[in-house]
Amino acid sequence: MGFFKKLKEKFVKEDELNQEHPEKKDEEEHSEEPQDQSEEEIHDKEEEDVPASVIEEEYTEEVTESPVEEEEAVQQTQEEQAFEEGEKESISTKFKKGLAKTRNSFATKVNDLVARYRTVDEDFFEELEEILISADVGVNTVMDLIDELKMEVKRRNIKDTREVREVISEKLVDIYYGDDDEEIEEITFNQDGLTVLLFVGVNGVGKTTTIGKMAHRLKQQGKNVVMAAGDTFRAGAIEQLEVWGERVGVPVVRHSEGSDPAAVIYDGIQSAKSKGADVLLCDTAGRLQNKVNLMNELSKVKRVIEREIPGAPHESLLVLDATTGQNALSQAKTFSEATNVSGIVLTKLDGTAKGGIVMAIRNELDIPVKFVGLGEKVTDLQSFDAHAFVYGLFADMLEESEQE
Ligand SMILES: Nc1nc2c(ncn2[C@@H]2O[C@H](COP(=O)(O)OP(=O)(O)OP(=O)(O)O)[C@@H](O)[C@H]2O)c(=O)[nH]1
Repeated sequence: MGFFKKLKEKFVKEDELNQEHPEKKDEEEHSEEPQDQSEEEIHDKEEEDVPASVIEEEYTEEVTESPVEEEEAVQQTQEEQAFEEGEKESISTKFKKGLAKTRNSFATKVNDLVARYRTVDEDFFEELEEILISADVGVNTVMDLIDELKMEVKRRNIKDTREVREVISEKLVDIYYGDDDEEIEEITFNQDGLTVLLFVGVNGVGKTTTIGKMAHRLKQQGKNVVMAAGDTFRAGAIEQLEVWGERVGVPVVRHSEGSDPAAVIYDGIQSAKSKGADVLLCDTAGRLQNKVNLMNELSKVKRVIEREIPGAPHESLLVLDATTGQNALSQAKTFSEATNVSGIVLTKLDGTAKGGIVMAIRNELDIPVKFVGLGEKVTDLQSFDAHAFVYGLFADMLEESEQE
C-alpha cells in the first residue's frame, strides 16, 4: 500500500469518525478518569460537564453586571467553548490546524515545483533542496533526505514528479525515527512513586505555558499533579505559574522571587510526596547569557532531586520556540551541553511557516521532540507523532491524490 494511502487510512478515517461520533471521544476520555475521586472533585467535575451557558445562568441570576464584568463573562464563556472544542479535536485535526502555515508555504512550493517539472531530474532535486532548506529542515538533514530520495526514486524507477511527494513524506518519517523503530516514549513514568519532570529553556519560549498545559494533560490522564515554581529569577514567573495552577486546578509550591531554586524544588518534592502525588512538574529559570551559571544552577537542582528520589528527574524536557528557527537549534546545543536533555517540547509550531525545524532538531541533535505546542489553548499541547506531523504537512496533497 502507498504511504499516502496508509496516512489517509489512519488519519482521514479518524477525522471522519470523530466528526460523525464526537460523543465516542467523550466516552473514551471519561473512561480515563481516575476512579478514586473525592466527593469535592466529583462535584467540580459535574460542574465542568454542565454547558458553560447553564453555569453562567445559574450564577449570574439576579446579579447586575457592569460592562467590564459582562465583557469578562463573555470572554470566559468563549474560553470555555474553545476548551470544549479543543478537547474533542482528534490528533490529526490538531496537527492539520497547527501546521497550516507550514503546509501552505511548503505544499504550495512543492506543488509549484511538481507542476513545472514533470519528470524527475537533477534540477528538480536542486530546487526541492532549496524548498526544504527554506522550511528550516536543516542543511544536513536536507542532504540526507535528498540522498535517500534519489536512491528510492531510482529503486522504484519513479519518473513522474508527482510520485516523489509521497516518497518525501515517507522518508521524513523514516529520518525522524531513525533506528528507534517508532518506539519513542512520551514520558518515562516512575513506576515506584513520584515522577519528576524538569522543564528547562530560555525565558520567553513558552515554558510556563507548557508546564500549565502539561499539568492539565496529566490531570486528564488521571494523574495527581503538583507544580514547583523554580523560576525565581524572572519577574512574574512565579505568579504566572500560580495563575496556571488555579486555571487547571493543580497546587503550586512557591518561595519568593530571588530565592534559591533548588530549595523550591526540594519543598516541591516534600509537598508532592506528602500529598501522594503522581507527578511533580518543575519550572526553572533560563538564563542563557552565562552558561557556567546555568550549568551550576541546573546541576544543583538535579542533585537535590536525585538525592530525594533516586533515578529522578525522570525527564529533563527542553522547551524551544519553533518560531525562532535555527536559533532554537543553537539553544538546544547549549542546553544539552549544560544538562542531560531527554526530550524536547517545541512550542508555537502553529506560529511558523518553517515547521521543518522538528526534523532538524531530531536529526542534528539526536534528541526526540516529545511534545509540540500547536496553539494557545490549554488543550493544544500534543505528544509528537511523526506520522501525524507528516499528515499535517501533506493533508491537502493527500486529498488531491485521491482525485487524481
Ligand atoms: N500560538 C502559540 N502560542 C504559544 C504556544 N505556547 C506558548 N504560547 C504563547 O507564548 C507566549 C509566551 O509564553 P509564556 O509561557 O508566557 O512564556 P514566558 O512566560 O514569556 O517565558 P517562559 O515561561 O520563561 O518561557 C504566551 O502568550 C503563550 O500563550 C503555542 O504552542 N502556540
